[in-house]
Amino acid sequence: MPLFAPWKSCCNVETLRLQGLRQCAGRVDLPGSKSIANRALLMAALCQQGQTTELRHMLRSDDTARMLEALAALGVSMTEIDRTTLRIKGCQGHWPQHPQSLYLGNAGTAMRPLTAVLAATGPCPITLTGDSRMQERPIGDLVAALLAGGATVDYQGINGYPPLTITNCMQGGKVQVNGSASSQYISALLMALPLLAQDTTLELVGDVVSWPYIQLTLSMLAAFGIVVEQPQQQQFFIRGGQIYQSPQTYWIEGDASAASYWLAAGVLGGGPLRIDGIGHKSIQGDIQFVDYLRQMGGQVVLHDEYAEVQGGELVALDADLNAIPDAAMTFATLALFAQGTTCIRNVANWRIKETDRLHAMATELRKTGAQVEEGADFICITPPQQLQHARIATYDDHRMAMCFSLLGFSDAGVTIEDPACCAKTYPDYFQEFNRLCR
Ligand SMILES: O=C(O)C1=C[C@@H](OP(=O)(O)O)[C@@H](O)[C@H](O)C1
Ligand SMILES: C=C(OP(=O)(O)O)C(=O)O
Repeated sequence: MPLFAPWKSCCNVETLRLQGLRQCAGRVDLPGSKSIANRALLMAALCQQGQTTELRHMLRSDDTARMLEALAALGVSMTEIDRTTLRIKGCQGHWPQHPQSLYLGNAGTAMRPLTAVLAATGPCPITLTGDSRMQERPIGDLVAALLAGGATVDYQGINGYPPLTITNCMQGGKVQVNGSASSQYISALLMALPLLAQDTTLELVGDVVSWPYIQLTLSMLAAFGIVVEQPQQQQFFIRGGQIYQSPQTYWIEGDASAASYWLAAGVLGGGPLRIDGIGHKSIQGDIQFVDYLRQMGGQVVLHDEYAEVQGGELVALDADLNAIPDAAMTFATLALFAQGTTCIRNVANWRIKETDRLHAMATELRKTGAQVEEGADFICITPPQQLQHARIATYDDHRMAMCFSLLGFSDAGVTIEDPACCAKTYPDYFQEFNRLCR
């Protein structure tokens, strides 16, 4: 079926050596945002029966493929107009097919929202599972909220982790959710609760992480006609019986987390590099990367829908980057080119993402000769006098591969293992890198 035809993997090589790059200039068109794409796919599928949504600038990557496959298994009608334009027919949660299980790889933006939405709509029973890493990524706080709302959910392996089976739907009422491990649990509930017959008061407990992703969810829900009230900072009121309304066409803006690699490469390579797809108007929190990059000395001009980057002499950054956990990783490798010690703070949940990112980052950065302190929720990096060539393990983590590409701007260079893992969110990353940076 052409919809799920495999794309060319980013590079059919086991390792990639990058060294002595001096320039990164030209123009790059960002792929669609992973976070927006997977939300848009699900929301379009939930739209009123018979309504069609045309999603434009769709990201084609592993994570969106997992969402597309799940929706196809549920019987959602989808037409590929071209590689980045899809038409999705709404079925209002009355899924035409009843698969026994869904495989969601390592896509948090598929696993968490689908768990909540299917616990609201059925069909039951249904089992949601993922790859081996997904089975180590906690989902217990979300499931606890679903149970409190009246659902029946059973773990098939370890308590608190996928795979899980939903056997009875939730009703709503008063629900608490702990948001200190992942904001995706809250986003998932916000997408699911309007589908219930009953109204729900959703109370957030714990120190909620990654707030801008919740705002992103609220902004997209509004675009799809869903009303969410927020009487207090940590409380939402969601009226039941709402029906998603198609905006007819929905443009998926460029991926702001992916933009961080180009913004950083543009600074290291002196630019001028124009990055199309994000700007002032972005609804993604990771656009804040630009502010921190400027604090480090990077020269960036943000326009409405694109960014332009030149060089800059970099100084260290010390910041709480809880709001931008994905783009924050880029500062860990950029730190190797900055004067002083860079500290990235309040990122404990790096440990439960594609890999334990605090440990992986610390381990790989040390290979360059950097002095690295790994704390429970922070990492501090002091670059060495002279960077050493490093062979970097990437832990099946797309961001590890993309972050370490920046080491190509050092004389010592870098060898990146399994660069193809970038296909989780950016299959073309290294082709584009090769085109722009020399
Ligand atoms: O809602 C989202 O789209 C995301 C939220 C963040 O996760 P956490 O809330 O778990 O930090 C982020 O790291 C992830 O890549 C995407
Ligand atoms: C944490 C990430 O992914 P996920 O959506 O699977 O949580 C990420 O893309 O950095």
